[in-house]
Amino acid sequence: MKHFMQPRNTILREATEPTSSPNPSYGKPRPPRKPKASKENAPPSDPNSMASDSKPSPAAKLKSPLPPRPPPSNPLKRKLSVDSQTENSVPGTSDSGVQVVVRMRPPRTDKDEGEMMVQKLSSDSLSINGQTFTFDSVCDTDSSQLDIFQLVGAPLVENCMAGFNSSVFAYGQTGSGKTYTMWGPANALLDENLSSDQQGLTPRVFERLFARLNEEQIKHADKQLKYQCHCSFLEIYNEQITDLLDPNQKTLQIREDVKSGVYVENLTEECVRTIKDVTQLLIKGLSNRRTGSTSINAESSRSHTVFTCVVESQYTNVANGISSFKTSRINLVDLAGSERQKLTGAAGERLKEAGNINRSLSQLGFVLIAADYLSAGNLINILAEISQTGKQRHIPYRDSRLTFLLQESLGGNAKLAMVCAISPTQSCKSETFSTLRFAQRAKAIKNKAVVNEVTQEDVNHLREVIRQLRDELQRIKANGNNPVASDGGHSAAWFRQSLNLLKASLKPQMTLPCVDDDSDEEMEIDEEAVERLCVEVSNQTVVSEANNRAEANNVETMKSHSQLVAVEIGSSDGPQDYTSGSGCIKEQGCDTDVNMEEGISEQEGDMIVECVADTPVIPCANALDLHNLIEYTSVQPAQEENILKSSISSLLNEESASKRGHEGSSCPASDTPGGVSGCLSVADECIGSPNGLVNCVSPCLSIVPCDVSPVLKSPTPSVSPRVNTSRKSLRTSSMLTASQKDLTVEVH
Ligand SMILES: Nc1ncnc2c1ncn2[C@@H]1O[C@H](COP(=O)(O)OP(=O)(O)OP(=O)(O)O)[C@@H](O)[C@H]1O
Repeated sequence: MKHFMQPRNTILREATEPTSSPNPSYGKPRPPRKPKASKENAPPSDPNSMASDSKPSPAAKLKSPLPPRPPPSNPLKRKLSVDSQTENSVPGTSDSGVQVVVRMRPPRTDKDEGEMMVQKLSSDSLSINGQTFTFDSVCDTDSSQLDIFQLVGAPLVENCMAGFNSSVFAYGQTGSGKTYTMWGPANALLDENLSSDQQGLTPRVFERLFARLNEEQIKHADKQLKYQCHCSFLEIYNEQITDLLDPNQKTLQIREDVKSGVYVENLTEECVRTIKDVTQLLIKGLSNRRTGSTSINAESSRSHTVFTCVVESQYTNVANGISSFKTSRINLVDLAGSERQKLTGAAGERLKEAGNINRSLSQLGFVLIAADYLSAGNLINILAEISQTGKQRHIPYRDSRLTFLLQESLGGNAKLAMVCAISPTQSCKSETFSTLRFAQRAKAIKNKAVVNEVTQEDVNHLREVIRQLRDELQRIKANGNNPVASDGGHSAAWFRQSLNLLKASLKPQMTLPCVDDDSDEEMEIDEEAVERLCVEVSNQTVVSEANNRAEANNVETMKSHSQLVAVEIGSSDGPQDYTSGSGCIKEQGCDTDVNMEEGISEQEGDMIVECVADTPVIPCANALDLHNLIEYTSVQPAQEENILKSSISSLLNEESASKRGHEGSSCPASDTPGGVSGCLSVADECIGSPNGLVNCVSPCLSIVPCDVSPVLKSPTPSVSPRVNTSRKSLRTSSMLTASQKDLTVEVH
C-alpha cells in the first residue's frame, strides 16, 4: 500500500461542512436532565453535548466521512471569517463534553447478589444509598458487550472516519470489569471465537472500523480513498513505560517537541489491515501485561494499558484534482484499578504498585479539575496571578506519565468517552462512590476536537496569507515603520487576525480562546506582568532560535524552516524538558527526556479523585503556551504592534535565511500524494542524498514561500514511497502522525 504523509497541522474545515461528527447523536441536543437529587450529583455547569443515545442512525452510516469541499470564492476572506466566528460555530471542530457511561458488573456470588446496593433508575441514572446520579448512560448488570459497543464504540468509529481523535478510558475499582469491557476475555480474541458475544470493545471497534473503511472505499471509488492504520500498545507500570509489543523495551521515554507533539520514543507500531491483525496484537500485548492478584481480582491489571491506532486516509476529488488528508487517533485505555490499601491489606510490591496507581489516577482526577477550571475561562487570571506573584504552579498534565501522554484526550483535541465500571455490592460502596464522583468530574471536561484534515487548497491559502503579511510589512517599512493604516494599508487588527489564522493552522489543537480581533475589550491582566512575560518569552525564543540553528545546521535544514513559524508563534523547536511542577519556561532546543519523577509527592495511595484544586492550575506553561497566552491577551496598542512587527519580521527573516539555506539543495517535487500536498514546500521537507534517496525529515507544514508552488509543479512520476509495516516511535499528539517520521521516498 502506498504510504502517504500528512502535514502535522490541521486546518479548520469549511463553513459548508457540518460542525458535528457524522454521528448525529453527538450533535443532538441533550435531553433535559433529571432534577438534581442530591449534592453528590451536581450536574455539570455546561450540559454535555454528547447525547446518551449514541447509536448511529442509518443516515449516519450512509454519510461519507470524507465529504468534498467546494472551492471558496475568496479563500483569505473565507478563512478570516471562519476564524472570527465563535468557537462553537467553527466548522470541523466540536466542543464536546466527555461521554460518561457507567457500567455495573454482575454479582460474583449469590452472597453478592443479596448485597446489591446500586439500582439503575433509567437509561441514564442510578441510585445508591438514596442518592441519584445521572450520566450519559447507565448500563446495569445485564448489559452486554454489544450494548457498550453501541454506546461508545460505534460513535468512536464514526468520529474516527470524520477525522476526529477519539479516546475511550475505562476507569474503576479493581475487579469492576474494566479489562473485560475494553478487551473482553482472552479467549474471545481467538480466531475461532471472534463472533463471541463476550468480545470486548476494542476488537468490535476495529471490526467496525475496517468494515466502514472498506465500505467508503467502494462507495467513493471515484475519490480514490486510501487509508492505513498503525497500532501500538504500551503499559505504564510504576511510572515506567513498557512496549507491550516488544516487552524488552521497558523504560521508554516520553518526548515532546513542537513538530511532533508528545510521543513515546521507540515504541513499536504495527501496520494493521484486518481484524485478525488487531486481535493478534491484542493477544500479544495483553499477555505481556503486568498482572497480579488483589483481594478482589485474582488477575488484576496492575498497570495502565494504552492501545493506540492512527488512521491516515487520503482521498482525491477527481473533479478538481484536490487531495485531502485526514488523520485520526484512537486511544483505548484500560486504567489500572483503584483500590484502598487500607481495605485490601496490600503490602510489599502490591503496596508500591497501588501507591503508583492511585497517584496517577489522582493526577487524572486533578487534570479533570484543571480542565474544568480552564473551560470556565479563568486562564488569563491564572496567568496574571503567576506573573504577579512569581509563584510556581503545578502543571498537572506532566505530573504523571499517564496524563502527560494522554493530555490531548483530556481537554484537548479529542472526543473522549469514559466507561466507569462499578461493583454494585455493599462491600464496594465507598469505591463505588469514588468512581461515581470521578465520573461526575469527567463530565465537566470540555474537549475541543478538530477534524484533522488538510488540503492542497488550505496550503495555497496559507501561502497567500503569508504573501500578504510580507507585502504589508514592506509597506510598513516603507512607511517609516508606522503600522497605522493611514495610507490604506492593513490595520494592526488585520495583522493580528492573519497571525491568528496562521497560528490556528499551525496549532489547531490549542484550546485557548481566541480574542476578538476587533474588540477593545480590556482583559483582566496586569500590563506590567504581560510585559515581563513578553521579555521572558522573547529571551527564550532568542535562545531557542540560536540553539536550534546550531543544532539544525546541515542535516535538518527543513527543521529550521518549520521552526520559523514555531518561533514566530513564540515556541521553540526541538524536544523540551519538562520537569514536574516548575510551571516555568524550560530550557529549549535540547533533546531531553520528559522527567516527571521530581516533584511528584509521595502519596501513599489512599483513594483518588478527592483532590480538590484549591490553587489555580495552568496545564501548559511552556514558551509556546505562554507566548500564545500573551498574544491572546489584550495589551496596549504599542505593545501589540511591537509584538506583531517582531513576529512578522522574524518570520520574514527566517524565510530569507531558509531560502538561502536551500539554495542548491536538490529536492524533486514528489508525486506521492502526501509529498505534494502534505507540505507547503516539498523542497523544504526533503533532503537529497547521494544514493538517490530522498528522506522526508519532519514532514511538517512549513511556511516557506516558494516562487513556484510545489503543488502546482508537474509531479515527478518516478517517486514512490516505501513503508515498513512495523516501526518505532509513536506520536500521541495530532500534530504529526507516526508514519511521517519514517517516510522514505525513493527516486528512481
Ligand atoms: N460485565 C461482566 N460480565 C461478566 N464478567 C465480568 C463482567 N465484568 C467483569 N467480569 C469478570 O470479573 C473479573 C474481573 O474483571 P476485570 O478483570 O475486567 O476487572 P478490572 O476492573 O479490569 O480489574 P483490575 O483493575 O483489577 O484489573 C473477570 O473475571 C471478568 O471476566
